[in-house]
Amino acid sequence: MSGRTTGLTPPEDSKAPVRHPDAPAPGETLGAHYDQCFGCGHQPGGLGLTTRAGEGVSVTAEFTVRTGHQGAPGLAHGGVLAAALDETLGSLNWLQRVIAVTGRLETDFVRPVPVGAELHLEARVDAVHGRKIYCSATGRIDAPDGPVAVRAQALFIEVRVDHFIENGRTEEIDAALADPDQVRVARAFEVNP
Ligand SMILES: CCCCCCCCCCCC(=O)SCCNC(=O)CCNC(=O)[C@H](O)C(C)(C)COP(=O)(O)OP(=O)(O)OC[C@H]1O[C@@H](n2cnc3c(N)ncnc32)[C@H](O)[C@@H]1OP(=O)(O)O
Repeated sequence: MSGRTTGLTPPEDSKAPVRHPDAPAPGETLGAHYDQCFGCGHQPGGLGLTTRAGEGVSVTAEFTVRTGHQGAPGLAHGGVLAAALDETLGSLNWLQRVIAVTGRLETDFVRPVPVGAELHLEARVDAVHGRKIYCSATGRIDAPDGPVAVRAQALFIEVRVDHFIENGRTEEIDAALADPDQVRVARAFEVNP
């Protein structure tokens, strides 16, 4: 162990999250932040998650569990469900115009999710403490008020855009930066426009 705290409870002197004035309006679809993203991109094996801005610093998202998402026969793989939660939580950063990556993701698997089910996700930022963004998410089966299947609490850590440029593979970084659609470039790295 590194000795760092693994607590997901925001410190007492945390601040409330701030929605960026230019954040998409509630109900607006966020679209894919990066076409090659496993969560929200347009890849045959991906989740194809569709995310919409909610009120405050919150989002909703849906994805349909397909045959390629199975763990046990006929049931979604837990890692796929965790990825859906991670992606939904990650999209909260666009509403704050902050660049952040998942530091910790804790997931409760409450009930199995069958193939063919539509998972309805809801995520919000609960508090911010310096670079640390505390957030939580819930996934329900087949309807926004359906039975809870998964819950997550997460800690995202704010980073500089250099995090991706220094750590990502040059091929994909260069291609993303060369995109003439500057909003898409900004979103690929969740950069302040
Ligand atoms: C690819 C995306 C594309 C584009 C962006 C959008 C993509 C959305 C996709 C979904 C999101 C993802 O999957 S993102 C991909 C998955 N995640 C990653 O690849 C991140 C890999 N990890 C790292 O790069 C690093 O560990 C960081 C950046 C998270 C932290 O490193 P650092 O910048 O050096 O900061 P460090 O000093 O260690 O930590 C800062 C503070 O946070 C705390 N802290 C750090 N990690 C933890 C932790 N696990 N649990 C508790 N606390 C922690 C420290 O104690 C410290 O608290 P204190 O001392 O200040 O109190």
